[in-house]
Amino acid sequence: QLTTNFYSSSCPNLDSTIKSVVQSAIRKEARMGASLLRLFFHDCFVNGCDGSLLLDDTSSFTGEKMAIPNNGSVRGFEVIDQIKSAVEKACPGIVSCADILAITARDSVVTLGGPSWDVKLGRRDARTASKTAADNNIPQPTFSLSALINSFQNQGLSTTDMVALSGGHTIGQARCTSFRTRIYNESNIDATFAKTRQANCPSTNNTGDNNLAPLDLQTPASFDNNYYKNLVNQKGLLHSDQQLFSGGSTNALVQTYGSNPTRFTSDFVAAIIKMGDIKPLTGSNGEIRKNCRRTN
Ligand code: HEM
Ligand SMILES: [Ca+2]
Ligand SMILES: [Ca+2]
Repeated sequence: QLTTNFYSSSCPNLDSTIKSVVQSAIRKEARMGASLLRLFFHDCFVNGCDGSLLLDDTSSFTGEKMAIPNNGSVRGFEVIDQIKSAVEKACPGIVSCADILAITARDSVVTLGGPSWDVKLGRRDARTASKTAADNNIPQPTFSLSALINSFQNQGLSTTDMVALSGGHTIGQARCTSFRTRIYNESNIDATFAKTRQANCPSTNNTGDNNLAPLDLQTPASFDNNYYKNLVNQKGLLHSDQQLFSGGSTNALVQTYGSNPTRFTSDFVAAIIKMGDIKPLTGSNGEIRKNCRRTN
């Protein structure tokens, strides 16, 4: 029920308004493109693409920003605020925060050199958020291949979608705490790569937890297929990344994406469109928030 032309008469300049804010944020800091893409994923996996992630804590619920995978990790909310005010100025009360996340994710990928696609629109915003649902539905870096497959299947996404969407880790950074166990204890890791990462991520818990490393060691600011080449070379940063190429059912697809960028691109686009279709609020459900951080 979502459509690509949903705002074409009600907010004709929506695309250019959002694109210019995204581009200037990425010009200031390339990593912001990665952070913005991740926001869309972390919204859609928790009760659908409904902007729930953007809500701050209230007296009636604890927001999703406090959930384990999000706390101290997700970022970019100030950019979303900036986009929302620009959009409200042009088309007050028309465009949902959930749709802003969807367009922002596409513009981030494009700005970092990745593929483009037509974003389906017409989502409305949730009136509530759930920390528990975020804890339970966002996959964790400790997950095995079967747990990753399950987590995506719970959202109606296939194993192929899971492998293609994981290509999002071709950009951005992770904290030491997310990959410490892997670089000190796992054997399916390139030894030189492990050493390099250990240099800025001490083995002691609570020491250097927030030190950052790129998810894709060669091109962390470029949306390419290099993530899969890393996996084939046992240079996945997260345990969950390397699970995709560790002798299991997804090995062949990782190899395909690593050698065939066009296949990666087309599968990624198909999968992110599918992800954007997860349980949208439409019609008279939900609302169009005036401020993405709170309900009206
Ligand atoms: C397959 C299961 C996934 C797991 C277990 C996972 C886990 C993680 C973890 C642990 C981090 C680092 C967080 C930190 O240390 O602060 C991260 C970062 C990131 N994730 Fe994922 N992720 C998954 C799928 C995805 C998907 C589907 C996308 C988007 C299509 C995505 C996009 C990103 C991006 C762009 C970053 C870097 C963000 C930044 O630099 O601010 N991830 N992910
Ligand atoms: Ca949500
Ligand atoms: Ca890359």
